[in-house]
Amino acid sequence: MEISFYKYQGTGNDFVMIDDRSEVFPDADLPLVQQLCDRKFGIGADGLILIRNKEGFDFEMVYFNADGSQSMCGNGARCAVAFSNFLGIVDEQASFLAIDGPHHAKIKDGIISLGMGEVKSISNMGQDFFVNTGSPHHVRFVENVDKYPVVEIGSEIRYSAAYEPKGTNVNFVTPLSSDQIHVRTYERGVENETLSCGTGVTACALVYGYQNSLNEVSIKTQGGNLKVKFTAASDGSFKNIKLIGPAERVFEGKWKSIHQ
Ligand SMILES: N[C@@H](CCC[C@H](N)C(=O)O)C(=O)O
Repeated sequence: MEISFYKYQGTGNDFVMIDDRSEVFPDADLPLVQQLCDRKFGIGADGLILIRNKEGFDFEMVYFNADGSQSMCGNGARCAVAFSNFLGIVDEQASFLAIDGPHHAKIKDGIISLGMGEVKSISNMGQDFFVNTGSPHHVRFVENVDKYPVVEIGSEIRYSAAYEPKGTNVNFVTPLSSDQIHVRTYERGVENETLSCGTGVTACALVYGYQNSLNEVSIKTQGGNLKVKFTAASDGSFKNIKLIGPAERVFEGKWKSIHQ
């Protein structure tokens, strides 16, 4: 089998992107997804995204983590919107379906503003927090995230009894100014730190924004800068959430295994 693909990155969170409108990609073949995402034996990526047709929407985004598991991916969705624009499926606005429901996005000057699903609440987890932004996120504030053992502590929390059986993504946050935070994330399904996590920074921005009565938070990640805007309701829920930042096409290629 020969697979045409594009490689995209959104603040360093990178994806193998496949135009699968003809639905020929074997989406039940998880070893194939794992192989394509493998950084030593494949193309290499944090995740793989299929763009498919969907009635009532411009497209459907089918997202896989590098290990083949599925969830909502904020940076991947921003890349999927940029890819759909490149393919000529959408112009400056996009409506698409993802695993967590419908989304709307706008593109301007290479910046994707992605509408996220509503968030019902922020839960306390001892001194930390839990927020579901389409994917599950544990949020911990730390003094100096630059020096924090993200992988070691992140994997402990990810596999802790509180999050069995599905686990969680884990974010570590240090405030940089009144409206800016620095976030590093351990991602479930990649089982490592990624350079950025869109649903993760959204979760952190909601917690920080709620604590400080903000409706806009800037986020520094290891792979670049993002912004999250939102409206907090009096019942503790959040609406009109937008994840805003760049998404870039890096290269394209054809993959054909030389092994049987
Ligand atoms: N990188 C993503 C999150 C991908 C899903 C996550 N690893 C999970 O399994 O929940 C993002 O940008 O949101």
